[in-house]
Amino acid sequence: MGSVLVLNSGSSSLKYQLVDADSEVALATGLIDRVGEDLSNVKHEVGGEKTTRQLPIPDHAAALRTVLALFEELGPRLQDAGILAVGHRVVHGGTAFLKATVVDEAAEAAVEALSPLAPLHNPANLTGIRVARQLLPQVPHVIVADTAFFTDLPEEAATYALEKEIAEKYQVRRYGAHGTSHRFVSRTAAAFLGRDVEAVNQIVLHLGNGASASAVRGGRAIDTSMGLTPLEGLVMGTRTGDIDPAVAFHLHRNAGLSIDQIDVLFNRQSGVKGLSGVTDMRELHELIASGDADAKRALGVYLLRLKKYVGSYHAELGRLDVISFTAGIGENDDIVRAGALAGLEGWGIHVDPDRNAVRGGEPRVISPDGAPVTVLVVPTNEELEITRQTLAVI
Ligand SMILES: Nc1ncnc2c1ncn2[C@@H]1O[C@H](COP(=O)(O)OP(=O)(O)O)[C@@H](O)[C@H]1O
Ligand SMILES: CC(=O)OP(=O)(O)O
Ligand SMILES: [Mg+2]
Repeated sequence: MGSVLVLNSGSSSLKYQLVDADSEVALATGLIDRVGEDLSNVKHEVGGEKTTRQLPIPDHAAALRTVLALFEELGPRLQDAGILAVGHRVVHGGTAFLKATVVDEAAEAAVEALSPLAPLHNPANLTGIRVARQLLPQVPHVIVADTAFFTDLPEEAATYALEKEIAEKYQVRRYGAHGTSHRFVSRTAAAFLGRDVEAVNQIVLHLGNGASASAVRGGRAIDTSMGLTPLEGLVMGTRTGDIDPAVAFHLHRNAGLSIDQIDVLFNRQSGVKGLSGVTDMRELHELIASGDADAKRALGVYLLRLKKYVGSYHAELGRLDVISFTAGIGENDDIVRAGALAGLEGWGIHVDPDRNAVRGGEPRVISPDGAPVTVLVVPTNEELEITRQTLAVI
């Protein structure tokens, strides 16, 4: 029938997949990680052939040019794959993209208008949309927003205790992010366990460079840690996560920092990087192994925040059946998985060290048999979820 090309710009990466519409098999996949650092890994896999190179990729526009150069090379093979549509991840969809939406000029303008609410993402998402529309003008382009899964959050979870008129006028509420992943992982977890998603209460921990937690009851999100923007919640690669908002007033008044400088400080210079000097969890573990005290403290702060969210979502859900770890850190880092849940055994939450040490790309159980809460590692596949939603709308 044909295929869907999906572009997913993360804060530290650009991922793409060309997915066969019938079989859902990825015909081509690629990942450019560590965007903005000295050297990025550029990995492509096309028809089983893998290539990996290390190149300096200063920003998302450069990442996209690298992918497009490959597409030019692949030209004839891309034609064979018969691209039916291009699916675009957009992180902040605000109230404009409550479900998958075909791109037109107004949609592009809406993505741009929402950029201040996802400064590390929407500008890159928009670049992707513009460049891809030029390259593939004949097919529909579809936006799937991270925020869409959280459109129906219960009012109490979506509402900040902020003066009502101001909040309404400026649409200040919890929008969440990573929703495409939370939706995919919660459904995949239920299917993997052979259970109906309607019957399961879950916590999903999406731990990548950006990180978020969600509480999902019967397939519906009832709370999530990201807020008006993807800054709130867990400690992230470069973001503070939860912080007393008065820190901003204090720094503005006493350190003379402007609002824009504080925005950059909270979004790009804080989190694991701000505490330790490195952004990547692998490097943080290396520093800890070398005896670095700041790195050790950074991991402690990261894990405590995670545990707080697990506890509060457990309380919100009442009964907890499943906890799933996903994304770059959640899928690969057994130290973080064990550390986040350590001490919660009294609540029926256990991690089996041998199972936790197993690596691999498939969903797997890491709790012991018979444990009251099933702990899983579930590889996310935002690109497949975007493919499904794109095909549904075209
Ligand atoms: N083997 C690994 N062990 C620990 N952390 C890893 C590993 N591989 C990747 N990561 C972490 O995953 C992060 C990237 O996750 P990913 O979900 O791809 O990020 P994003 O989509 O936010 O750009 C890296 O910054 C790194 O910290
Ligand atoms: C919303 C967000 O933080 O996304 P990512 O983790 O892909 O940067
Ligand atoms: Mg991501």
